[in-house]
Amino acid sequence: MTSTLTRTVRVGILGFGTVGSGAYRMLQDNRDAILRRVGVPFEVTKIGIRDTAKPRQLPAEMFTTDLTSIVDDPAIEVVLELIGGVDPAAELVERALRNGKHVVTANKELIAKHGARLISLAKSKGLDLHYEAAVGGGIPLVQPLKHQLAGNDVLKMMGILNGTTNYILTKMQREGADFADVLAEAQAKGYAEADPTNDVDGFDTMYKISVLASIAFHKHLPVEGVYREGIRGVSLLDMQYADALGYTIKFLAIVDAIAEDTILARVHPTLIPKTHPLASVNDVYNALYLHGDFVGDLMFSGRGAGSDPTASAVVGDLLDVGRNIAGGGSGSAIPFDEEPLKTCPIDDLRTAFYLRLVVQDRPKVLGIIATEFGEHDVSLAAMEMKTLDESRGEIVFLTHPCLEKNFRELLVGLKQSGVVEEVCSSIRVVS
Ligand SMILES: NC(=O)C1=CN([C@@H]2O[C@H](COP(=O)(O)OP(=O)(O)OC[C@H]3O[C@@H](n4cnc5c(N)ncnc54)[C@H](OP(=O)(O)O)[C@@H]3O)[C@@H](O)[C@H]2O)C=CC1
Ligand SMILES: N[C@@H](CC=O)C(=O)O
Repeated sequence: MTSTLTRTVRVGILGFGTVGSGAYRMLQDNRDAILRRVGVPFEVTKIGIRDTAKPRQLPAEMFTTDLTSIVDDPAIEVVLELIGGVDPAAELVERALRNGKHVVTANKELIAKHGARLISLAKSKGLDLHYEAAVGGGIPLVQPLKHQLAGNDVLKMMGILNGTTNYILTKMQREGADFADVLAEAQAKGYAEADPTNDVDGFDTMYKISVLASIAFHKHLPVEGVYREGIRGVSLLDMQYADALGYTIKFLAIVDAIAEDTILARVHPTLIPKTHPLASVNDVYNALYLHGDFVGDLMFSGRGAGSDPTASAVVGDLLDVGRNIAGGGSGSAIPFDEEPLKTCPIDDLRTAFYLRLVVQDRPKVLGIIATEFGEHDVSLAAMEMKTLDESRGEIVFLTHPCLEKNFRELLVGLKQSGVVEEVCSSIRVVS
């Protein structure tokens, strides 16, 4: 039964961009339904921003550029941290907690880098620190991993965790769109980070997989333990070759359990078969595929970025805080230890590869290339060739699974072979 709170829970919002304004709008639009369902009246009393010249559709007295005044305000019980980045977010969140306020954040970088410490602080003070919106936008991932799936040994996680890059790759694949144009579109839609290199170069995905793997494997996965490559090297030509071979290119975060407390975590563009469930996750949608020893295969999907879906996750967390305030809840559970997980280097990975080369078009070239493959213990699964001009050809290979280290050495060998003009691209393949 819903317990009704007779007083109003006062909320301060740090940040009024895509997510902050969305959360505010949802609280206003669904105010009556929220009160009916949760029994807690929420009121946003102050909003922290940086630029007072930006037009806002709320009275000017709601806003302040002095964010410390919000986290120090004794009337505010809950702070929504929606500014992003570590500085000044970490200091503000810590100060809010030390001042006895519950915190909800959408900040994956903050949780990936300082989550263990801040969650412990919240727990020690009997406060909530929630961060569902930090990963997967509107998809509930943090709570299911923390609760419903916590009894499983997770053996594998594979996710499309960045809306901006999935939007870019989808538009390139479907429409042959130009990378820079689609990135600008994703920015206009509010999907991209304040600095979109965070999306394109994989930092955002790295933070998110750090958060998810820390919860799934019960120890902190430091971001330094995640191998990372971005999507800048993915070309339309590679997408076309991948398509002809029965694959699509997705930007994946992958974690494999290697042994007790040891994982291999990586973020990079990946060829996946068109029949794989992640292959049909398009546009701004995100998805997490997971295999647990008891639950088996599981996949979550939904909109991974944008104002409305992210607001849904932030407000969901806020309602949880409200329920805890109303019902005298126990505060944050600690979902992972500060002690780091052990991680394997990418060199130890066994994976198949897609490889595109420009080679000299003359006798014995294929033999020389085949010898290099053999010498590095890399075997071929498929090959396509095309003449480029009278002296050069393009060859695309799919390898069988091999050791990453051997494949890297093969690339060096090919470059030194005298017959390879350019190693154009190499992309890992999952089956
Ligand atoms: N956009 C999305 O789809 C999603 C974003 N997130 C996360 O949510 C958080 C917010 O993202 P988003 O809303 O997109 O970001 P925006 O850039 O749209 O908004 C950021 C807001 O924070 C304010 N701000 C930033 N730095 C400061 C500062 N130093 N002092 C005062 N105010 C500041 C900005 O002020 P001003 O308005 O004056 O510029 C702005 O209102 C990030 O952690 C992001 O990773 C999570 C899931 C999805
Ligand atoms: N920039 C991020 C926003 C959500 O986390 C993305 O594109 O996924």
